[in-house]
Amino acid sequence: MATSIQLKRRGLLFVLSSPSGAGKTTIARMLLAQDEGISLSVSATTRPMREGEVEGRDYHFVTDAEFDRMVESGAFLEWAHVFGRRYGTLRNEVWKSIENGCDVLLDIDWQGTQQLKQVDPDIVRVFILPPSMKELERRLRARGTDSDEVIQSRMERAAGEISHWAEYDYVLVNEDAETCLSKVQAILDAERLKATRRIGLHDFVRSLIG
Ligand SMILES: Nc1nc2c(ncn2[C@@H]2O[C@H](COP(=O)(O)OP(=O)(O)O)[C@@H](O)[C@H]2O)c(=O)[nH]1
Ligand SMILES: Nc1ncnc2c1ncn2[C@@H]1O[C@H](COP(=O)(O)OP(=O)(O)O)[C@@H](O)[C@H]1O
Repeated sequence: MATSIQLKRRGLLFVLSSPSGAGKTTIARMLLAQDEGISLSVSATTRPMREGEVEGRDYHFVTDAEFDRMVESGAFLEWAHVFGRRYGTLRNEVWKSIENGCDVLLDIDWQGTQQLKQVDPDIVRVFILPPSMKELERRLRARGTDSDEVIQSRMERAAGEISHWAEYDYVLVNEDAETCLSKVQAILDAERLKATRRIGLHDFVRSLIG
């Protein structure tokens, strides 16, 4: 009885950001595979699908006109221009998870993180850094999904992205993916235990000490 009271809590919004290529998608997938209590908020984007990506799993791939309509109808919790394309967090994706009692993982950039912080000040923000800029470029090339031109533009944008590191609650260096993942999991586990998120804790304590 007491345990079920202590386990109840509000679902939390868990944001992962990084410069492109630092490994946030890799870490996010590993986290989703090992932690049943969190699900991914699948964003909508106007960027073309990459090889290996799946509609509805990685993104909802939409046209510019569709994106315009979604903006007008208030479908987005936040949206931003990134690399000349538009990306947005769908309100329904987030509420669907929260209603199911699940935490929500958001793979969004610093612009989206700033907007989301205005909507829900309780979000948890994690920034992932690469071990070096040389390794960042190596990873972008090794991924093999982007042309030289796109890689160049991602590298040019990386310093700008990284300059927002201090707006995050936690900053990790993704040197070894498993090590980085275990730190991300530790942050998530600790945030879940925060007293302010534990609905029913008040009543439980009152039942203990009156
Ligand atoms: N603001 C915002 N940024 C997003 C959203 N979805 C993805 N992004 C960001 O857009 C950037 C580009 O994503 P993507 O094209 O998948 O390339 P990646 O950086 O190599 O994973 C990344 O920084 C993502 O975090 C979203 O819904 N909102
Ligand atoms: N810790 C790591 N060490 C080496 N390579 C990594 C590491 N994390 C990710 N990668 C690789 O780097 C590339 C970019 O990772 P990805 O997760 O797509 O980055 P992002 O989502 O931040 O753009 C991928 O090929 C991925 O397999």
